[in-house]
Amino acid sequence: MAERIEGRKVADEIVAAVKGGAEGLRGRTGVVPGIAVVIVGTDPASQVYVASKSRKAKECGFHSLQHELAEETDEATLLALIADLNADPAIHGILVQLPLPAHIDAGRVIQSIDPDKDVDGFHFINVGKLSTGETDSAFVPCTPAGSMILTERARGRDLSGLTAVVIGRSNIVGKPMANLLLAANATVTIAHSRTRDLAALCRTADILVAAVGRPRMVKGDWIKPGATVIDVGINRIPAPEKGDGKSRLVGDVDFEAACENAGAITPVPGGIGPMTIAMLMANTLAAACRRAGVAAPSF
Ligand SMILES: Nc1nc(=O)c2c([nH]1)NC[C@@H]1CN(c3ccc(C(=O)N[C@@H](CCC(=O)O)C(=O)O)cc3)C=[N+]21
Repeated sequence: MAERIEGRKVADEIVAAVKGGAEGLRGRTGVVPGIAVVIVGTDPASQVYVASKSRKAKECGFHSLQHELAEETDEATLLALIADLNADPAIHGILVQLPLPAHIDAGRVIQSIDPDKDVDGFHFINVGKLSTGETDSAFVPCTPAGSMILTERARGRDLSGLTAVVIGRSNIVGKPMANLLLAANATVTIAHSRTRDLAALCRTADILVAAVGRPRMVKGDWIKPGATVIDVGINRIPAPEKGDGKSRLVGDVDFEAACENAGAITPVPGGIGPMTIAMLMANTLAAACRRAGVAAPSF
C-alpha cells in the first residue's frame, strides 16, 4: 500500500514559514509583502481559487488586493491595470488568473507583467531562467514548484539514476516540471496526447507526474512498483452518490488502484492544490525580499 503524501500538511508548514519570514522582513525593513490577484469574468471555479489565494495571503500577513473585472473588459483596460500594478511599490507579486476570456490575448497580458513581480513564473524571462538553471533569481511556476517539494520529500533532492515521466506538455505545469526534474538529475521524458503506448512508458517511471486534466486517466497497472506518483489533476466530476447535482474532485490518476503499486502518492484533494497556493505565497515573499535587498528563505 502506498504512502499518502500529505500536500496539505506540507503546504501548512510552508505557509507558517512564509508568515514568519514576512514578519522578519517587516521587522528588519518595514516592508510588507503585497500581492495583487486579477480575475476577469465570473467562472465559479476561478472565483473559488482566487478567494482562497486572497485568504492565504492575509493569513501570511501580506497586503492583498483583489481586482475583479467584468467578463467584457477589453485587453487595453487589463493592460493598463497591470501597468499600474507594475508601478505600485506596495505590490511585489501580480497574478492574473487564467484562463482569460477568449477576446483577450493571454500571452500579451502575461508578458506585460514586470518579470520581478511575475510570481506565477510565466514571463519569458522567468521561463528562460528556469530552463538555463538560473533558479536563484527565477520565479518558478507554483504548481511545479510545489510538486517538486513533495517529490523531494519522497525521493531526496538528488534524483540521479531515477527515471521521471511527466504526462502533459503545458507551459504552466508539464514543461517547467520537466525542467525541475532535470535540474535534480532525473532522466526525464515528457509524454503527451501523441505519445505511443503511454501505459508502457509510465511503467518505466520511478517518478510519475500526471498533468493532463483527464479524470482518472492513469490506471493502477501503469504504475511501476514503488514509484512516486504526483497527481496534478483537479477534475470536478458528478457524484450522484452524494445526492442530486453534487460533484467531487478527482485527480488524473485512479488513486485507489494506483495505491496498490505506488510507493507514495499525492491525493486529490489535499495534494498539489494546497501546495500551489503555498508556493504562490513563498514566491510573493521572495519578490518582496529581493526588492528590499534581503535574502529570501528557500523551501
Ligand atoms: N495565473 C494562474 N495561476 C494559477 O496558479 C492558477 C490559475 N491561474 N488558474 C487556475 C489554476 C488552478 N489553481 C488551483 C490552486 C489551488 C487549488 C486547491 O487548493 N485545490 C484544493 C481543493 C479545492 C476545492 O475543493 O475546490 C485541493 O486540491 O485540495 C486548486 C487549483 C491555480 N491555478
